[in-house]
Amino acid sequence: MHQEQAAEQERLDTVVQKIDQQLLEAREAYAKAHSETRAVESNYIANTSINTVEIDDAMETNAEIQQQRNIVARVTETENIMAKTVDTLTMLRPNPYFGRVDIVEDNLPETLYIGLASLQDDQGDFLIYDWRAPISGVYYNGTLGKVSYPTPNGEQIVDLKKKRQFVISDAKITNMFDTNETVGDEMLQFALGQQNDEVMRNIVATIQKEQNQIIRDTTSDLLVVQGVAGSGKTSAILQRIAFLLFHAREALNSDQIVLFSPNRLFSSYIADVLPSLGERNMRQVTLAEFFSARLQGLTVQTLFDRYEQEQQMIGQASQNIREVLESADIVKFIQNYVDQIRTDELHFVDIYYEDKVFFSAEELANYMATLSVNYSMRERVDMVQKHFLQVLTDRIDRLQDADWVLEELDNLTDQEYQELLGDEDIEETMAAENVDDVISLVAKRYLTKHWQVIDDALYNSFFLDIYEQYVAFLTYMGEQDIDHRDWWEIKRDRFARQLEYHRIDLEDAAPLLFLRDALTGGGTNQAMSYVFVDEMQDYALSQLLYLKHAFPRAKFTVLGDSEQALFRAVETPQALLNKYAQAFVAKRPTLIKLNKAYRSTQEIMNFAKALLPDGEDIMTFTRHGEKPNLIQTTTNDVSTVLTNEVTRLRQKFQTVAILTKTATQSIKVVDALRNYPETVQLLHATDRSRMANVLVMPIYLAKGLEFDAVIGYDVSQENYPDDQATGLLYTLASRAMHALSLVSVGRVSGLITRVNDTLEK
Ligand SMILES: Nc1ncnc2c1ncn2[C@@H]1O[C@H](COP(=O)(O)OP(=O)(O)OP(=O)(O)O)[C@@H](O)[C@H]1O
Repeated sequence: MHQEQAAEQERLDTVVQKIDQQLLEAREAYAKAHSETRAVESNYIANTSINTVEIDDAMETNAEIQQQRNIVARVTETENIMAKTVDTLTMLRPNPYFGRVDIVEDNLPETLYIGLASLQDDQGDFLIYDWRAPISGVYYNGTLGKVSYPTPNGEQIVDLKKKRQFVISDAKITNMFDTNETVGDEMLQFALGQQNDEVMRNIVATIQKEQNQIIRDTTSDLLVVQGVAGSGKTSAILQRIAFLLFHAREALNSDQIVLFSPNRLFSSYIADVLPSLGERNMRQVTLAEFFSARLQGLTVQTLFDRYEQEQQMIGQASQNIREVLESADIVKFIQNYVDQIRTDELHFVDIYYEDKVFFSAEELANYMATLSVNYSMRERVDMVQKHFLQVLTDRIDRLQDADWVLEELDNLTDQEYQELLGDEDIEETMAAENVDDVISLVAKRYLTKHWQVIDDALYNSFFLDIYEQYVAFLTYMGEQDIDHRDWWEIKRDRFARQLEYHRIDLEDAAPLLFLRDALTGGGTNQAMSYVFVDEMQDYALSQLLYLKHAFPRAKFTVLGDSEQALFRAVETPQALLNKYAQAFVAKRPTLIKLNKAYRSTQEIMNFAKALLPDGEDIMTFTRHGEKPNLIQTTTNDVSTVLTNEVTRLRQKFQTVAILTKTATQSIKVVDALRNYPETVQLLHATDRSRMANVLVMPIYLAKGLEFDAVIGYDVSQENYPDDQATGLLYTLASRAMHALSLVSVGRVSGLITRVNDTLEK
């Protein structure tokens, strides 16, 4: 192997030389393109400052500006391409590839090297294949022998003779292994044994077979991934996004992909993965942010707020009503409601312009009353919208020569005037017989711009008072459900009260938006191609269905772990899967289960598994560490115990996180650690990054994250009294990569004592 390593190093040196040479050329080309862009741009700026007072001058300037803009766009594109090439080569240089496969295809032997991006020599031969290329699939999927990979003409079979993995650092091979497995264990041991970074790393060198299935799926319209804690779900979807971007370069860009993530901390935790693969990040949003954006001006309760507010207990009535509002049936209930609303039951609001009523609710309602009830409610709302848009256009036409408008035009700066004239209408302006026509045109544009807000309000059907309508809907639900009428009334009153503070409960967001969209026909984004939902177990079915409705053309990848349910009771994976497949009415649904946990040591996972009713199904990657450490203490001693435990763990590990059940307990822990010498960072739901090595946060904020060592704070019977808390404890334990300690103030929770044998004696 020694000689072989020398030979491989020699080959690597040649590749690195090639990279250096291409890098030199690319940098030169980039510098040239860059200075060309600057020259064109400064020329463009000089030209746009031409006198624009006289109409004729303005027209000439417009034609030139357009031409200049095109030139700027072209040179900028060349510059961007060169910049990307420089970036890719720079990324490849220290670590050009991580894998090699020797294959025999149609009797021809071939050796391929696989890395983060493709590299070709001057003859066009591939020195490195991109890990996402079809042929690279054999590296991830096949054991030695006959394997296949997709080609435009169907599956191609090849004979896989050798599979080799490299650990390369700074262009030197530090280790290499030949393996028959998908991706050998040595490499994975090496990757998983490392200490935690603040940000997630890409896993392309060691993607496992089942993960590869998720990454390379291009056919499913609904891909549901149920994966145990630490099985690489998040990793797999990020590599999947990189894969999709590579394969649909022309048709797909990162703006057409959105990831619903659990919180902002998580967003920044994963933010480096795609850039490390040479790709731009997709959009990221939390569910509450998405809903708040759609309900302008309102704050939608987050899951965390709800959880904190309900620590005391939630009443049975509220619980039952919530179940209805969050069920798939809500879509049907809303449609039934909309189908039976009478004209006079529709709630309108005034449309204002600068503090004055522009269109009154009354005039909108009056117009509505003239429309035949043979049209559906949706059609009539549409007709109201069209009618008032026309009224607005007529008003603009009528007023374009009004004195006050001309006066306001006189007060415009040259630049504002120029902007109104625009540059796409040069011909139209030139054809104008006299200056008056040009002024009328500018006046019309001025008014249109002025009243754009009215246009937008009409366009978005803001003339409907959807909040009042939702109140009416809740009343209607009470009438349908006579036995629980008082429950619905409580809900209705709470909604109205919350609204006064511009807040709504999370459970109302999806039904409210469904109601609005049912009345207006809006709310859909046709441009989104892929929607990813991480931590699916935290979403109610009505919320997932709303996402489906909002992104009708998107393919969905929904992933999570039914057993990490912090906010609901644990459901069996199968039940969850069946529910989604049915509700999404998917044409090509695929379910993938990931049962192997990679994050934590076997000792930590043995404890975590034992907590679950069917935990024995979870397989663990064999990597050893200490058994979890349980410490029982008292209120008086807890400060010393925590300080000592953090000190002990910090001697061995980079990051130590103390995870609590609630935000209030986190504050207590920070106080208890006041004598600990290092910085202790308390994290909140609004935080975007972690700075310290010792972190304190409630478990729900640690969703999706991982730490070298975790201390579970207060695993007492009082804090974790019953089976409802299983999901919490399981999530807590599975955040730890190398070490786990549990601190109980008073009697230890029965959930833990019953799995005593998995703990350190
Ligand atoms: N194939 C792999 N190669 C190397 N590391 C991997 C691989 N798969 C997973 N890991 C590592 O395991 C850890 C867990 O992965 P990830 O966070 O993607 O799992 P998850 O299923 O989303 O976890 P959870 O549901 O618990 O949040 C990460 O550190 C990740 O880098």
